[in-house]
Amino acid sequence: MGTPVTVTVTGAAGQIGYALLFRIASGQMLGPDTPVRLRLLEITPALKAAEGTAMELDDCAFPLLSGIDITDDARKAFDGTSVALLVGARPRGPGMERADLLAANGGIFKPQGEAINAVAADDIKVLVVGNPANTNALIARTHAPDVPADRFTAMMRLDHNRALSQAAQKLGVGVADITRMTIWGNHSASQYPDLFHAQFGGRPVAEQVEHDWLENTFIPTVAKRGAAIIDARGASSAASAANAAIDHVRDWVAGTPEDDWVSAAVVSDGSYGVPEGLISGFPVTSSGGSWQIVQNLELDDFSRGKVDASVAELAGERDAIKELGLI
Ligand SMILES: NC(=O)c1ccc[n+]([C@@H]2O[C@H](COP(=O)([O-])OP(=O)(O)OC[C@H]3O[C@@H](n4cnc5c(N)ncnc54)[C@H](O)[C@@H]3O)[C@@H](O)[C@H]2O)c1
Ligand SMILES: O=C(O)C[C@H](O)C(=O)O
Repeated sequence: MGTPVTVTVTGAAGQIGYALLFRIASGQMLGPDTPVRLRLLEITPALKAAEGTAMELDDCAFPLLSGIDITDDARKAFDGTSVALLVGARPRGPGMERADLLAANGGIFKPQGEAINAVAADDIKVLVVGNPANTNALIARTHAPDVPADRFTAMMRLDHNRALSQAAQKLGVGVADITRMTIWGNHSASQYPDLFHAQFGGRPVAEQVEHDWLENTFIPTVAKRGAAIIDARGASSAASAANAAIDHVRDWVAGTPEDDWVSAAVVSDGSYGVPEGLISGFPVTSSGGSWQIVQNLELDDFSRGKVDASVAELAGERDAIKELGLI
């Protein structure tokens, strides 16, 4: 067994936290040979609930779990941390405008970025799950200038997994038979799940389904799945979101398979015309603990229009947080 890796989960007493922590502690994220030390960050009124979750983690007697700390202080939570899962965020309340939501989240992600900058381990990897995930990641990243930009990511993997399932069900094949799926842009209803580069049997999925289904059923089903889950469950996706977070970090650390890629929101280097610095969904591979954007994919007019629309939304969110003085 190696030395324990410190993993910080914010919003640990929430519903995604509850679905996530047990899987991290059991080794499903960092592998069966890596002990973990968990740090749970919560707001003060939720500390008691976080303690309850920690009691249950103890009661699982996970051999890989070397300790749990609970705190409402970001500096303590990120001290020496190597993996930070930023789940806790301010949900949109009744009558709340977009600017109010961004401002409320700025109040969370700015100090967390500063704390990561000040006290996290040199190999820190950050995944932002809390919505609006891409823009929250941009806020945190801006306030962590000493951390390499490529360590800040936001989650597109739930959308990616949703797209795999919808495409596999349409073709009547297993999800593992679909490769090279991409979710471009923002984790929002404007996202673009791309079947032109996704493959089944060595051919683009788009060639194997009707265009009408792709445009009018597949894309809206994937893009609005979060809202459909909220409508059905009365609460936003939790276990599937936690599962996607595990997939994202596992692939980041362990690498992606040969000849395949996944979707993650990473800091744009200008690839595919996405303005530099925006944290956008891209096709990515991982090796040696870092993501690379897959290059040289052709985007036809249909795909180009969809990518541009979602990226324009991200640019609008960036402009809004700039106006609020958050970046
Ligand atoms: N990116 C994705 O694919 C995706 C998918 C599902 C949900 N989400 C988002 O994830 C977030 C969490 O969802 P949930 O269902 O677990 O919500 P939840 O309300 O059950 O839990 C959120 C937790 O965050 C805590 N929190 C709030 N502010 C905090 C702060 N400053 N520091 C630490 N903790 C804080 C709250 O006390 C709460 O316990 C939401 O923003 C949700 O929209 C994202
Ligand atoms: O919390 C939400 O608004 C939805 C969530 O981002 C999801 O995709 O399930």
